[in-house]
Amino acid sequence: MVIYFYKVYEPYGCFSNFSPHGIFIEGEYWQTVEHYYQANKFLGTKDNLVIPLIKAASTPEKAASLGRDRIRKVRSDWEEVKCSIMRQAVLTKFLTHSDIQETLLSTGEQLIVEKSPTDYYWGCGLDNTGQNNLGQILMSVRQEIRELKNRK
Ligand SMILES: Nc1nc(O)c(N)c(N[C@@H]2O[C@H](COP(=O)(O)O)[C@@H](O)[C@H]2O)n1
Repeated sequence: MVIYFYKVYEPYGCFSNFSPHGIFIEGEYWQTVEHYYQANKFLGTKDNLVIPLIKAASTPEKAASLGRDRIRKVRSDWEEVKCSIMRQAVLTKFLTHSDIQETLLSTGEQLIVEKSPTDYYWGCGLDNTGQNNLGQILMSVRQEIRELKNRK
């Protein structure tokens, strides 16, 4: 069976980066993975004044909208680093919140797919041909947490 997720209010909504699960990374608190991910686009750039605005955004949708506004220029290495930044945030989220960690582990070996109709990089896109990088990260985080728990 394949596990599809997308919106927070749908089944497996806790797999979405928009789910309300805060994370601490390097001593800083972020309301959602999406807030953290979007803010990272502007680290070290002349547009870094948007970072506190993204951090304080009242919803992940507002954080995403600020981060996606092409009026600002993202960091030059963004394409190279975005996957590892996302993975670190997703791993932290599932290590922090035991209830959703259980949900992730309960999916066993099933394929996890972000069923975004528009995103062919993080999701599978409208026609299922997308790269599903967020699903890949969730499955690799699932494996890492399993290994961590087996070591204890
Ligand atoms: N829940 C939800 N709503 C949307 O409108 C989305 N596009 C997504 N997908 C997430 O968007 C992030 C990628 O943002 P960029 O396009 O790189 O700015 C990533 O977190 C996807 O999982 N989710």
